[in-house]
Amino acid sequence: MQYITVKQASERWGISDRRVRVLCSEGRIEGVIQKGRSYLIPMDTLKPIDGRSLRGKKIPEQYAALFASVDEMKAELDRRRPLTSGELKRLQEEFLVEFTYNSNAIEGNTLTLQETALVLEGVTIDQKPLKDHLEAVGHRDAFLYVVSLVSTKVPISEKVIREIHSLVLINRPEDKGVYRRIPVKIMGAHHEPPQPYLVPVQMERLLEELPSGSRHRIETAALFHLNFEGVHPFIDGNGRTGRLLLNLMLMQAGYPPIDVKFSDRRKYYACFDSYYRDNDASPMVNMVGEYVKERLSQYLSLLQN
Ligand SMILES: Nc1ncnc2c1ncn2[C@@H]1O[C@H](COP(=O)(O)OP(=O)(O)OP(=O)(O)O)[C@@H](O)[C@H]1O
Repeated sequence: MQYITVKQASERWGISDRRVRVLCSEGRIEGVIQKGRSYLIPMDTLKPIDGRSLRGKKIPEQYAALFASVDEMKAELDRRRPLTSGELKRLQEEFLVEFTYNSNAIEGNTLTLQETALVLEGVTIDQKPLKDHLEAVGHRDAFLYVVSLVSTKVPISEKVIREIHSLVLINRPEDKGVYRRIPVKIMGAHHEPPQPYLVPVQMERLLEELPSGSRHRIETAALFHLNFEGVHPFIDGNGRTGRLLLNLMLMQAGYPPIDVKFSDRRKYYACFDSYYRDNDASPMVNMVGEYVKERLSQYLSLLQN
């Protein structure tokens, strides 16, 4: 087993030396070796999830109001008449076009919302790269695959993650479904993803740590998204695959999928910086929770009568 020092862990996780030492002394990091006053930490350890917000309040209290209102809306929706299969299909198609447009636009795809809708109907857009067309189709197929995983109750696993990625990166036969073999940087990000040889073990740990315990499922999904993007397991397509996995987890918990808007991308990136620089997951948890609320209220307004 290879080990890193407290200083190396603090740099890797973006938290203070002092905080790493406290986590070690509280037994919050598995496999730590204590040598006198210093600690050695297993190299493949993921950043421990912090139970505090920046203001020192317990996270469950901090999110209580948000989660209570999300769950109240969901219960109200469950009491209303079920949507017909035609209504559901229509809503899913609309969502799919918007989600594909926004998720791909965040990653530099140049298709507009209307062009995305046309491409998904099989139309070719003059002057737009073939790559942009393939990305739209790949993202659609990946989302439909995610929907099928939910209906057949297939749990999330590394195999499922690689399969989703294979559909997202349909136009990159050599890279699809394969963990990266070179280091990567995230443009403009504070956080540096781990070296490639650490990716398999970190992915394994990420999934082992997935069972949420007493955590609300929305918080679990948001934390998974932060950590998945932190590992950045693939050479490309991490953003799109990560947002599909976020939706897989939300839908598995009975919530509607969400669509991180292209226009919200700066706020979305800032959520990662809060987590990796300030050790504060709350902006991402709140963002995901607010998006879920927005979708639930859309459904509720459709079922007014
Ligand atoms: N500061 C950050 N720390 C960690 N992850 C981040 C940070 N900022 C953004 N991200 C995540 O990384 C994604 C973009 O990373 P990158 O540009 O490497 O994408 P990619 O692997 O090429 O994936 P895609 O092709 O889907 O964008 C964002 O969409 C977001 O999910």
